[in-house]
Amino acid sequence: MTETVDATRPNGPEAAPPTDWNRVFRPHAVAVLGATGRADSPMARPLRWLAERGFSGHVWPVNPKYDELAGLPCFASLDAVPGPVDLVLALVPAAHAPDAVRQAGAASAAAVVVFASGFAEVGTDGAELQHELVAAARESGVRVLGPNCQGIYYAPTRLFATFTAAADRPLRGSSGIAYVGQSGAVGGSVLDIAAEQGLDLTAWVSTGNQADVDLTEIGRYLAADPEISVLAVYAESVRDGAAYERLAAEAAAAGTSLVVLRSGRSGAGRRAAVSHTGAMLGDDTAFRLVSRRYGVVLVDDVEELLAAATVLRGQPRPAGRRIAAVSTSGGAGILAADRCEGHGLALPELAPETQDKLSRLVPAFGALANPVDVTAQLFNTGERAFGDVCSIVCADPSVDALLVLLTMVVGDEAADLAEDLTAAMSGSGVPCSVVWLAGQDRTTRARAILREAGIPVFSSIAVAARVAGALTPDRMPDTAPGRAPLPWLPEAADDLDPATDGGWALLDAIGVDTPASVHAGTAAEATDAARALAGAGGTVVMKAVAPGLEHKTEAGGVRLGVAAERAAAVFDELATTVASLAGVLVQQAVPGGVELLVGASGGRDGWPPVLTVGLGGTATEVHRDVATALAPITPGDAHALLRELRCWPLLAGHRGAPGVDVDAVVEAIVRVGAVVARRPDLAELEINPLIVGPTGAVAVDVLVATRTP
Ligand SMILES: CC(=O)SCCNC(=O)CCNC(=O)[C@H](O)C(C)(C)COP(=O)(O)OP(=O)(O)OC[C@H]1O[C@@H](n2cnc3c(N)ncnc32)[C@H](O)[C@@H]1OP(=O)(O)O
Repeated sequence: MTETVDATRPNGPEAAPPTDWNRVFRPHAVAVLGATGRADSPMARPLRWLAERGFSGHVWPVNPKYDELAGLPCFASLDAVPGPVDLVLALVPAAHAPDAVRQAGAASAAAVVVFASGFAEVGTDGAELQHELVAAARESGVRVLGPNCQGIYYAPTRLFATFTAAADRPLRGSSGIAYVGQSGAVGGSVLDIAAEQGLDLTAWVSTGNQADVDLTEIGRYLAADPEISVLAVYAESVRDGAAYERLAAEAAAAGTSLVVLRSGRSGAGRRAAVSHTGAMLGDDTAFRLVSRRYGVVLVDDVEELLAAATVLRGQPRPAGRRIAAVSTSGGAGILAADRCEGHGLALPELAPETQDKLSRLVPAFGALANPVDVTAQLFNTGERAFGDVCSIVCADPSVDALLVLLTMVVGDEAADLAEDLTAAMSGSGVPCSVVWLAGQDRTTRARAILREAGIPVFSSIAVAARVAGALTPDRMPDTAPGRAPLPWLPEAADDLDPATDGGWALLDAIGVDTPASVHAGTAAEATDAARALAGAGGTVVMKAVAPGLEHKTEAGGVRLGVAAERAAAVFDELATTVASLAGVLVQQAVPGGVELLVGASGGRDGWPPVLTVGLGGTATEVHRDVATALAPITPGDAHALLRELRCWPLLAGHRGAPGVDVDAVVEAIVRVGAVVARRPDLAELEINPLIVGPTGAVAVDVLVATRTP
């Protein structure tokens, strides 16, 4: 089977007719076009499962070769079926799929699932066939799921409209967890592993090439479904930022937890960026920030996806980043502490009262502070001692989450411990995960007891720590849409061509301070400008202006401390150093201060724009001390963003040194964020450096890139 492809969609989803997804997930009648008589073929499964697994609607096999299939009357064509059809499963080869879609349209079906491979994922011819498929869908008014997909199952209606081998087992589908993803193969793994862990998925959808319907559209339906409490998503690409944001927002509003495993983050956009900001940010920065805005949990593999879903389904989310470790081994506790800290979690020392209570249970040679080492000896001190220890730890006000590390506790003892821990955690208000470092075969029952209670069990400390980190809400600044009124910006900022004057005019228009500057086209003009700007005995800065010159310092195009009498000579030097010199910007020298970067990348593909602040100057990419947020941003959030920087002490003042004018920096950040949010033609706007002193912040260099909106 080939990888799925997110092909370009002709007559895109925006042109799609309104869809009643209830007709797809709760259909009254399903037609199986190309139903096969080859019972051993995987393609025989959908019809068999629809016939045998309690689906209560009509099931109509369609294939001119047969009179009867799976004990059901079989029809020669779709127009021969004896009633309205909601959903068509097309099991025919790719070349027949557009016709299947037209037939489904004629039968007034809501949607067709096209299982066949052989479309955009196989090259140009396949891409053309895929275009034809979508064109057929638009003409016929039906929606297409796939092609190159493995279909749908929806347990509440016993709709097993899939051929995935992972569904070839008894499935109750009672977990409240739904999966939607492009890849049916990854989806099959999620389904199978979940079922093995006793978490039968309630809904499962593979969207394949997403020629028409994409995972955000299905996700939104499932997120609003009261049967679903957790939506697990596997996304190979999320091309439409607005559609993803809508899914995240609707899931959050419905109280459905969203966990996303995303692959295929390419560096292409990063390579294309002209600014320092663009070069430092990954392509997925906007995706991550939107996810954070709506509390989406981001994970890195299938095991994490399921573990996160397990916690979200049965336990509260941690309120903060403070975690306690309770271990039967000192070594495992220390490993856990290291890994947790590596994922941004803190292990606070437990309160003296907590430690005092623990000391009555934990042997003297254990540890009480955090990690808590109960030692193997604990199990001699009483039947419920382990659960009591965990309850005491969870009651400590400094604990947001609990990580339990168990070593060689196996067999009946393991099952008893699992019961004890489950009882202790229920109603504790603190989420718990377990790492069990013992053979699965000797802890099978214990693991099942914990998972049943919504407590995930890991075999790896590193993975458990990563999931704990992913589940922890990010407290970095974030501005939900509508909460950030755009600051007043002069109308000039809306009308001006952003590239005018290399971006300086735009900064003036949005009210960011810039040094007095004069453009000099000749050496003589440079001397005059320097005399006017330098003041008595002072100096100016001279900067080369040339087409495509983005990083002037690296190109030898910046001269600092130029006295007026040297301005002409420096002009001539710059003319020889910099190719195609179009003139020189003579600037008033700005007194030294902290050099910051304030940048913004405008939204692409429906993603909101991203603001970046950081330590600026020429070593920006060396320091990589940056913080990001979605634009626009409020002054409060801009302030919080600055506090995230490692260089924050330089701004706030440290070791007796006075701080700088943070409010002026905040003002500049808010204004840059506002203009980028308002101007879709602004691809990048970067001030570097913004020199900030005890009073005021001045943009000393600016870079602008535009694009056609
Ligand atoms: C990562 C992932 O997993 S995503 C990938 C998901 N998809 C896949 O893996 C599918 C890959 N396979 C394909 O694409 C194949 O083309 C399939 C499975 C769709 C069809 O392949 P085959 O079964 O070999 O095609 P075949 O020509 O035999 O047609 C299938 C049945 O439909 C019937 N049929 C064909 N055309 C029509 C039609 N227009 N109307 C009704 N029945 C039809 C055939 O008679 C046949 O039935 P039979 O098996 O009883 O003879």
